[in-house]
Amino acid sequence: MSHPKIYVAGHRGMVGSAIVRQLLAAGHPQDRLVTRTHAELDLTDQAAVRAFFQQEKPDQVYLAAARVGGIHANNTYPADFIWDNLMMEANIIDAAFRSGVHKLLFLGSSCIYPKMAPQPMREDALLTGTLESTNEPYAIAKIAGIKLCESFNRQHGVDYRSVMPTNLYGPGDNYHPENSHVIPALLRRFHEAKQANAEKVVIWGSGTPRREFLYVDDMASASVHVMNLDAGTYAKHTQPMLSHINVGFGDDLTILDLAEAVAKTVGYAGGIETDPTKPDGTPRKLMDSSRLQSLGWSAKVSLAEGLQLAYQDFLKAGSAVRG
Ligand SMILES: NC(=O)C1=CN([C@@H]2O[C@H](COP(=O)(O)OP(=O)(O)OC[C@H]3O[C@@H](n4cnc5c(N)ncnc54)[C@H](OP(=O)(O)O)[C@@H]3O)[C@@H](O)[C@H]2O)C=CC1
Ligand SMILES: C[C@H]1O[C@H](OP(=O)(O)OP(=O)(O)OC[C@H]2O[C@@H](n3cnc4c(=O)[nH]c(N)nc43)[C@H](O)[C@@H]2O)[C@@H](O)[C@@H](O)C1=O
Repeated sequence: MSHPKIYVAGHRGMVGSAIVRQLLAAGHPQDRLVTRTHAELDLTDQAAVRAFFQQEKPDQVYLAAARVGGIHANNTYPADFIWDNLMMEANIIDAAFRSGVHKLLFLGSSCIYPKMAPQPMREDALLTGTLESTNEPYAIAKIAGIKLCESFNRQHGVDYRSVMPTNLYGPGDNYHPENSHVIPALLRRFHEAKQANAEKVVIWGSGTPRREFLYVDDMASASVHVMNLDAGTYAKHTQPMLSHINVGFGDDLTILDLAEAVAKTVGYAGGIETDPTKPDGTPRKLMDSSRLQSLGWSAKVSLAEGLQLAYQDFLKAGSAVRG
């Protein structure tokens, strides 16, 4: 059987590049992969996206392109986070359907769930309460992405699936000092503190929120696993209007404990102080990933191992590190 022609949207991003690695490692031929950089194809441009899909006509799409950032970026650029992500997902899902794509995987986020959802958060907690304010625009866009997939499935009989990643980290992450997520931000900050022999490192917020972290290659393997499930199996474990699947690691820790773990990984021995003037965001967002586990997938890379791998990648990238 010939390999499907696969388009990975966002292939140079942390998750997109991990999905490409995963597909190639599984034997998918390079010439059956379609990619476009942001400069080559702005996914917020509907006409350009439609023309691309008509030209390439992929069989499958991994939708890993998005405007992505941590709590500060989400809180600072809400218009960019809602508009860019709504446009990208709407353009890709619409153009995929118009060009005959039957299978697509949309990547959402754990922040789609209510701020105070019962923990661990099950898929059916969606739309049962108010969202965390610091990333509500982004979360609304992600919820819309799930509903776009479900609506095209119901009306047109396509098979567009959604996975909800927890907080991710690993090779190819964004290390921007302000706009990044917590793990890349702290890897960089502790590294620079060690280099400067600094007495202390300040982390944002109270340090008391809890977060779950999944290594990006685990996320990529979960994405390929869900894409490759036969339609009957996928349908048996989801509902037409509750079709998304959580992808978590399975446990969480406080941001302060995370900071200690990052300091140990980097080899920084100075002090750690909190900055309560910075936002904590949601107090906890541990996901219930039992739906995915019943579909035969679970995470493999521990936080300790993942932090080592991420730090090695940061060191290897040197000045070429993103952000
Ligand atoms: N990182 C995390 O902790 C989490 C991520 N996710 C989701 O996983 C997916 C991948 O995230 P991640 O890999 O971390 O993000 P990255 O920022 O690493 O990658 C996003 C990719 O999308 C591309 N992109 C952004 N805007 C456009 C545009 N207008 N046109 C074309 N390409 C564009 C970027 O290209 P360029 O950089 O050149 O602009 C980049 O290659 C996203 O859907 C994200 O919401 C969900 C939960 C957690
Ligand atoms: C991934 C998912 O979830 C994201 O939300 P978040 O989990 O709150 O994102 P975060 O990683 O930026 O923060 C996690 C915690 O960590 C604390 N914290 C300490 N010190 C730093 C620090 O230096 N940088 C950052 N970013 N956070 C810090 C920070 O105060 C917060 O309490 C969405 O943005 C959205 O992207 C989304 O989809």
